Amino acid sequence: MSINSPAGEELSALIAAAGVNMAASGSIPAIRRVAIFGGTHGNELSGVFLVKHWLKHGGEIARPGVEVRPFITNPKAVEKCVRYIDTDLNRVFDSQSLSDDVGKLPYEIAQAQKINSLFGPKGSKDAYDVILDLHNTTAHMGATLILESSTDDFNIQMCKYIQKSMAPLPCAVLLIEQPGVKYETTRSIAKHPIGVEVGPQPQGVIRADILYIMKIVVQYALDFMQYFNEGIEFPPCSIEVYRVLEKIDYPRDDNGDLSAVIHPTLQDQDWKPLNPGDPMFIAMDGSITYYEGEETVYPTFVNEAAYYEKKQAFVKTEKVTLTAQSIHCNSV
Ligand SMILES: CC(=O)N[C@@H](CC(=O)O)C(=O)O
Ligand SMILES: [Zn+2]
Repeated sequence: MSINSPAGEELSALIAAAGVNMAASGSIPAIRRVAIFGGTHGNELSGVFLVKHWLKHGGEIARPGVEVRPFITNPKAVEKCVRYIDTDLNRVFDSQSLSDDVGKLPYEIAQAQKINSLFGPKGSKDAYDVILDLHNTTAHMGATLILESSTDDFNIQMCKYIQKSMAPLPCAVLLIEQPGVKYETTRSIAKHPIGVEVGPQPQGVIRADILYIMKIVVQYALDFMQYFNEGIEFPPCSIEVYRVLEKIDYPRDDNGDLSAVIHPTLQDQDWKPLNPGDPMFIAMDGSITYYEGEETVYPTFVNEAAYYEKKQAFVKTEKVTLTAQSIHCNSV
């Protein structure tokens, strides 16, 4: 060891010699390629508007040493201002759809394959480092970050940073890892996929307040990546997340038509406790469907317009804590 060696290096050599597992602190490659997706659903207009804006004003999202690429993922749906043309783009990034080559493919399957070749391939070392996929919801969720994995320290640290930066504005984190509820998203082709969901905003509408929240979430995310690339060490942290348990459908009649609607005491109460015995739905004759579970749960995506066809009135979540070890960039 040279006499000029910094104290830190000596210390780590000593710790390593003592057999302490230095790998407990995550050394992660620099973030070099980031995509910002808008228009995955063509009628969720904040992301469409922001991405179109950034395609013209790239300076606002430029970061040193990083390629930040804004991209409209479902241009035909954007043009028609609909969620999708043939099928929901945000459900078809499974290996089967991504490799399907028989006959004429539905528009979104062909589009998924194109996106996968530009920003993936999913699961490969060539995939983009981070994809931020911008969505709006008609539910009263405020700013929400959507995680697909409970063990991605980089993403957990990024969520922590965004939450701290947003305060006092709330920023919830939704974990959609649960088998059976998880779906194969557009962003899932990235090494670190993150959904940005902001509401309430009607489909086909842009609200300035919602637009502003989405814009600052993206900017804080980019700040985080820049600080990380500059070599800042993010200490171990924990975040509270809402983990999806199951989806709940509306009461329906024999034809499959709705026979009750979200109860007024549940409407707009995303992230608030739903306790055993609380009302969930109300029918035209005034009869109420109560929550009969045994545990308090935290509903979200309450009365999301796009989920009527998916037979989902809301999702039940539970609060859990995720932890991340300290992370730093290994290539500064
Ligand atoms: C309202 C909406 O589109 N939500 C998104 C959530 C997500 O991106 O995970 C979706 O269902 O694909
Ligand atoms: Zn969406």
